[in-house]
Amino acid sequence: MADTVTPKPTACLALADGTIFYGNGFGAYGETVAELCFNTAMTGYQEIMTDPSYAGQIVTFTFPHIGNTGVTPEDDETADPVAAGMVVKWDPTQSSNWRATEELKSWLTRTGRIAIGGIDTPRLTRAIRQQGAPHVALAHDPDGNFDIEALVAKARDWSGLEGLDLAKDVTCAQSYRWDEMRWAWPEGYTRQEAPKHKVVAVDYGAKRNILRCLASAGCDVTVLPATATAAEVLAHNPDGVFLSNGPGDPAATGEYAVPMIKEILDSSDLPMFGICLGHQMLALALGGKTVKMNHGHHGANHPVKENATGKVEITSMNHGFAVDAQSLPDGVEETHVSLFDGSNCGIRMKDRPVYSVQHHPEASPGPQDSFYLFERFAEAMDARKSA
Ligand SMILES: NC(=O)CC[C@H](N)C(=O)O
Repeated sequence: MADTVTPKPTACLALADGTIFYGNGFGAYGETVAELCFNTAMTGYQEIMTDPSYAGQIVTFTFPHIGNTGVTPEDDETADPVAAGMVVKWDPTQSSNWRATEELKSWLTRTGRIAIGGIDTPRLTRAIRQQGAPHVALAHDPDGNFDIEALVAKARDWSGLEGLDLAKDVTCAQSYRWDEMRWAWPEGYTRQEAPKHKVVAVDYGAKRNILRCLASAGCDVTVLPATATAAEVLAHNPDGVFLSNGPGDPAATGEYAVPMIKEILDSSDLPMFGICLGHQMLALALGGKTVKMNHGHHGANHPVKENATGKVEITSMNHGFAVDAQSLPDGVEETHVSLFDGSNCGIRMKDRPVYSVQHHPEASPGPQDSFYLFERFAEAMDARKSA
């Protein structure tokens, strides 16, 4: 039998502890350094890669069928992929999806993102769970030439996400209006007709589907950059303020975001709703603290219990920091907890319609159990207007 020639690996994942994974590169050539996480969702690799919250991270997909639905601009959570790279078990297959307009590999190449296939993702996921989210360097070279020592050193020398403010890097350059609602068969995306509530959404890395959910809940949405001042927010005379998801360390936004939130809380009685990074920054503004998790929660099947009702919702999660529930001051209560590890998933002020959640009620990808939180925001604005 002819000798089987094993093709030379064209990609390499180097962990800061010196562990090396070789695989088949795809997407852009080059190298990148980031924190490595894993996401267990079985769908939505495009929504995940384009979620601005993943800036500074490389995503390991535990589900092996990646690429099978191609990509379509309809599923972008922002203009292009923001995650630094992708790690998968099987090389992407030819897509089979009537909505696809491009193959995954060509999309990653065109948008400058590096990916590695043929990886033992169960082993890598166990390492992330046991040792914590590692700093890694990922390289893709057509000839398979790698300076392993240099890659390990780059991973080792990277300063990491703690203390890193990435929200200002992914926010919008200027304000804009949003009126597109959630996707529905057969008309797809449609525009809202008669919105009832004027909402200012502060963009710390907002996912488009969050804006669609606000629009579907009857909000007339104006999006402002992350560095907007309280005066700029209030100048829109909103009925409510929304704090978006986003990348990086919530405590690192202390220069602008947390003081702005505090000022709005101190100078108005407006309903306020935050998601993920917005949740963490609201907790900080109320006097709580945030902590870095061992490997975070990234997936689409996370059970969360709402304490007031005892109801369990299956949720989409993407976070590596969390609110320390023990640090919440009087007047602020924990509303939701993770049934995986008891970590905080929601808070509210006891005397005002100000609340936030750690999970992602907009799904994209994942379940839509938590859409009620957008409706609750609209009801709070209704109640304030009729009071
Ligand atoms: N999705 C998000 O908003 C993430 C929030 C924050 N960057 C974290 O990792 O916890």
